[in-house]
Amino acid sequence: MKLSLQEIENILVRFPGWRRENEALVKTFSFPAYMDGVHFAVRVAEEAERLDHHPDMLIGYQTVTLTCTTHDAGGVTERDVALIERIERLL
Ligand SMILES: C[C@H](O)[C@H](O)[C@H]1CNC2=NC(N)=NC(=O)C2=N1
Repeated sequence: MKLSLQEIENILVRFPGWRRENEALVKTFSFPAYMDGVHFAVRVAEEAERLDHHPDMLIGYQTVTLTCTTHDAGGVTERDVALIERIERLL
C-alpha cells in the first residue's frame, strides 16, 4: 500500500541524503571514481534481486542516482523503505 506524504516525510528523517521526488525516493551517491560507482550499482542490483524489488539506477561519471518506487502500487511503499535500508547498509 502506498505510504502517505506524511509517512514518507517521517521515514526520510532516518535516511540522510534521501529525498522524495514525485512518487519515488531518490538519492545521489558520490564516488571517487567511475568504477567505484559501477561496483556499488552491482551490489545494489544483487540486493534488489534478493528483495525482489528493483530501483532505477543512473550511473554517472562519479555518481550513482537511485530512484526507488513500487511500480505495482504507483508510489512509495514499505518495500521501498526496506530497499533503501539495505542499500544504506552496503556503504
Ligand atoms: C513479481 C515481482 O515481485 C514484482 O514484479 C516486483 C519486482 N520488482 C519490482 N520493483 C519495483 N521497483 N517495483 C515493483 O513493483 C516491482 N515488482
